[in-house]
Amino acid sequence: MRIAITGVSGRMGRMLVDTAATMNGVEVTGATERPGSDWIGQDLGQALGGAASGVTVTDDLAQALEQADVAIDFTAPAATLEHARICADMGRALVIGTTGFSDDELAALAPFAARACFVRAGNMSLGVNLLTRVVKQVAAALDEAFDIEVVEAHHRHKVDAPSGTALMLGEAAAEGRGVRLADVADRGRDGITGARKPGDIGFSAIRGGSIIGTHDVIFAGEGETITLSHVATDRSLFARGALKAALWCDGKPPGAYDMLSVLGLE
Ligand SMILES: NC(=O)C1=CN([C@@H]2O[C@H](COP(=O)(O)OP(=O)(O)OC[C@H]3O[C@@H](n4cnc5c(N)ncnc54)[C@H](OP(=O)(O)O)[C@@H]3O)[C@@H](O)[C@H]2O)C=CC1
Ligand SMILES: O=C(O)C1=N[C@H](C(=O)O)C[C@H](O)C1
Repeated sequence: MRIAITGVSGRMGRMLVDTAATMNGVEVTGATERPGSDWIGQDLGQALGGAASGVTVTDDLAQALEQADVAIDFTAPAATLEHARICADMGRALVIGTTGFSDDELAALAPFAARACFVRAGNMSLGVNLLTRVVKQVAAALDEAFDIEVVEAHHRHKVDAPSGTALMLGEAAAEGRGVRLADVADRGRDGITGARKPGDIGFSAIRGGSIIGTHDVIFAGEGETITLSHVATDRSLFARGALKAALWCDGKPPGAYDMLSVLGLE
């Protein structure tokens, strides 16, 4: 599978190049960066401090996709939307790891996914996707006597909160409870907040240092607490998931898919 990586100089972009080199059946044949980046026009391998790879970094995804079957995108919502339009126009699959979309941006993404295979997930790891199933089950088994709180921690560079993973876990808890997350989410407490509303699902975000990604879903009852946790210790985890999704897209009809489909966890 020939892969174009967008935002290739970023933390996940670099990790995707390194991880692809260790996996069978995938080859990085295209790479993009933001217009104006120092990386544009450079050989990808040399830009990464290694040997020449024969892949030139461009700011034009359409050009990168001429030699690729699928794009993998870990950039930022506005850039991802533009990449989605290009993939849809060219009939190329797209794996989206970007997080922090607004509701309007997600609505704008949907028509593009109707024209090619799109896989999107706020977390590409097996562990987190499996955890969403467990959270749904536990939330379904417990009533509102158990308060649900999602606590996440990430590195100091992360720009969005709650994390995409926290929102996936919150959605799973809401689904288990049979409610809409939008109706019960409590996404920021400060000052005299009043007592906690029964049934709310709370979110808290910690930012600091080089934390890769830690998520706890807390079910707090009277006299007992259940905590379900996931700790990421290596970004290659997300890259492996994204590359697996790219391989999975081969021959799939157009549509919006998630990692539960890719991992067979539905
Ligand atoms: N789903 C998952 O499993 C995971 C998701 N993520 C998400 O992925 C996203 C990226 O994370 P991370 O790699 O840490 O962030 P980085 O900021 O390190 O990387 C993003 C890269 O995208 C580049 N970029 C921005 N706009 C464009 C554009 N128009 N064309 C090409 N490249 C562009 C940025 O350039 P510049 O620096 O110049 O802006 C940067 O190099 C975030 O939303 C994060 O939450 C991260 C890890 C796992
Ligand atoms: O920005 C990150 O780093 C991460 N983002 C994703 C998220 O928002 O949940 C996945 C992972 O936690 C790392």
